[in-house]
Amino acid sequence: MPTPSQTPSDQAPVVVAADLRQVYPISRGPLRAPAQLQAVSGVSFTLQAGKTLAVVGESGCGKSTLARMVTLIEKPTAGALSLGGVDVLQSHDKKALRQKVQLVFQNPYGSLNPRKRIGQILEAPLEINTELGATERAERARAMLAKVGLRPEHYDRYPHMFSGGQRQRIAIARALMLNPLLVVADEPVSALDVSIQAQVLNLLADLQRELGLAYLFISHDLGVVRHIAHDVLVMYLGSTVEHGDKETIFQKPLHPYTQALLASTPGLAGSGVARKRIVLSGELPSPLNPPTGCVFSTRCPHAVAHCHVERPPLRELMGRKVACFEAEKLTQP
Ligand SMILES: Nc1ncnc2c1ncn2[C@@H]1O[C@H](COP(=O)(O)OP(=O)(O)OP(=O)(O)O)[C@@H](O)[C@H]1O
Repeated sequence: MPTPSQTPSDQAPVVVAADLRQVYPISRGPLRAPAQLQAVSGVSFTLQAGKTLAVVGESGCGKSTLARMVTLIEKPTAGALSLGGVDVLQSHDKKALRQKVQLVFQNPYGSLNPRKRIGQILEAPLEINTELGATERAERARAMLAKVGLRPEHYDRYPHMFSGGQRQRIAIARALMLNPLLVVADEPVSALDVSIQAQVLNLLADLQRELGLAYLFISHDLGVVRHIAHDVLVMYLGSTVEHGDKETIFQKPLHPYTQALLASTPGLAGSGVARKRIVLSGELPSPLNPPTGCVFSTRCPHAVAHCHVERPPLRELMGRKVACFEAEKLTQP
């Protein structure tokens, strides 16, 4: 947690991900070698304490795979990852590292054991990972209930007695029981009513301020991202196409895919985004057979000949990183 004299940006990043890749072998029958599915093809970012990086993109672009690598559920095929200054791939104490990063899932109905009382659910991580006695575990669970806006009597209740928003509060409380540095939230509000979404997002923001948490926030909903993110990383077919400060990207998206995503999100009209509607033709290509050249070239309304041949590097332009040969031209009126 940052001390009063330390701002989060003075500290070492909580996460440093460098060129992370995940390739899945896909069986093609007994006589053929497996095909290689490139789920994540070289994603890099850093994330500071107290900050939120939102990873956005349509279904199948590799967001959840990235989340599984960062939460140590899956080992990357290649690349480097450090958490709290520790090189994850070299570390021999994976158990200690796993405590530093916690996951909050999309579905608060499925992620809580229906047969356990809330107190037991919150205390389980302490029981497994610490030497604390029963009294202290219960004290910490009750304190955490209060922190996430639930009442002391909720300690003895079962998950089915709560609404969706309350269950997500419980899931967040459980994620925080071991004082993580990083919370990876995979679509944490998309199963909730819109009116409840704002309450849970506000809770996450309050907890971040209070505890100095870093969030990796996976979402396909740019309306939600606008409320919670500091930085945004836009993924398409396993690759980063644009990455930088949220305001910079929302005010003036440079990549045609980011422009299309923002233009198709209702309610962002006031954010300065050009409201010209960009309709993307065609489907997301298969990661088993990605396009040559730019990953977005098969659906890009601005693609020129060399976009189909060469992969554009992710480069600095106008205060963010963007992977598009034509980005300068697209910024001109
Ligand atoms: N274990 C796996 N084995 C094989 N392919 C996988 C595996 N996990 C994911 N994939 C494939 O990797 C690609 C990226 O999937 P991923 O779930 O990371 O995308 P996503 O952006 O999170 O999508 P969604 O929002 O639908 O979860 C997809 O083509 C998916 O089918």
